[in-house]
Amino acid sequence: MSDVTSSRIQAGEVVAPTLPGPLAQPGEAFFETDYRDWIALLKPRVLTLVVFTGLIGLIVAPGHLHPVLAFTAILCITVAAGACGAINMWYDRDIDAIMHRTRRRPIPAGRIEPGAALGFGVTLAAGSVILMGLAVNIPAALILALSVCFYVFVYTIWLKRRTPQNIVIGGAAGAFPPVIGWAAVTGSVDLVPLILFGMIFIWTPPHFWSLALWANDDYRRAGVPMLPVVSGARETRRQILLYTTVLVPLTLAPYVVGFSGLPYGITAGLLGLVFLHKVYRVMADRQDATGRSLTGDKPAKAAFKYSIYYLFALFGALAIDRLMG
Ligand code: HEM
Ligand SMILES: CC(C)=CCC/C(C)=C/CC/C(C)=C/COP(=O)(O)OP(=O)(O)O
Repeated sequence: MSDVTSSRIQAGEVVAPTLPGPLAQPGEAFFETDYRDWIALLKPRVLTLVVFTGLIGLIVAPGHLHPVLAFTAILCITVAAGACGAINMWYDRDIDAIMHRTRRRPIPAGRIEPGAALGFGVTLAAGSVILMGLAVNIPAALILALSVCFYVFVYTIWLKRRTPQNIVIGGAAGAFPPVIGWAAVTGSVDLVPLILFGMIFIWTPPHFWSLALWANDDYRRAGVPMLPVVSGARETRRQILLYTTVLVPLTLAPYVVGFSGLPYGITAGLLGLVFLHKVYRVMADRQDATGRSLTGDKPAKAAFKYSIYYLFALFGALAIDRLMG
């Protein structure tokens, strides 16, 4: 990527995209869009877990919601979270063009015009909040709007390029879905959805930093102050261990407060022990004097992958426990 692009990267600065996109070939039609590009803007793979946790919040909430309204609520969470992805890709198009992991995305690759992506994201976000408010209830719509604002303004625009605590604070956006699912059924929020929020909130740093340990060069090149870039690999490993150590007892809280039965408690404990073991292996990874992995960050890659299965399994176990109990 050209120096021109990288020298423009400053906290919160939005710049015009480099035209044509890095992957556009000479003579190739620019903005040759396909429906898959619009889907890619929604970050569909990440959405799976966001939507799953929202669905579990809805399933475990006390009360009944008509299936059509339940479907509408999940649809609104899905579309709003996807819209956040599109707005994030619009704002981050300069750094996405620099990072290997993201440079093939539709905007930096020149397949979608930035303004169109922004319009798409804003329309979907507003539409899903309005639909949630009209069809389901106002509290669920307000929390949905709050999570969109958190992801777009707090995480993407304010914190991502300013502080290594970006994902700790901004990551709260991704912790809202079970609260929204719960509120869709009950019209309110109480202790249990707050515990579920806390679980995802504390899970996010080990999830992301175990990836950032090996995606480090991308972030450094793009000037994004992720923890391994700013504080090094050793400190990042320490923070991963710290958050995971807090997370595992927290996941027992649904059992401790009497919301779930022992099967969930045991499952959460076992899943947590495996997570701690994976994180221990990240700590014990062979390193050079600077803390850089000598094994190609194999343990960190394994911990990242496990973090995703872990959250699926944890929320799945909670729902099964409630439905069987
Ligand atoms: C600010 C907080 C977070 C950051 C910075 C973050 C970042 C990332 C990154 C960079 C990836 C790599 C793959 C990709 O580019 O798609 C990823 C994967 C993933 N994340 Fe996160 N994440 C965060 C929070 C969450 C939350 C809250 C969830 C859901 C509850 C989640 C679910 C996933 C899933 C399911 C994947 C795997 C996607 C795949 O299979 O490619 N993430 N995350
Ligand atoms: C409305 C609602 C329920 C919102 C949910 C928000 C949401 C999708 C949270 C997940 C967080 C996430 C994928 C961050 C990616 O960071 P990044 O965007 O910096 O990643 P990148 O480097 O891949 O662009």
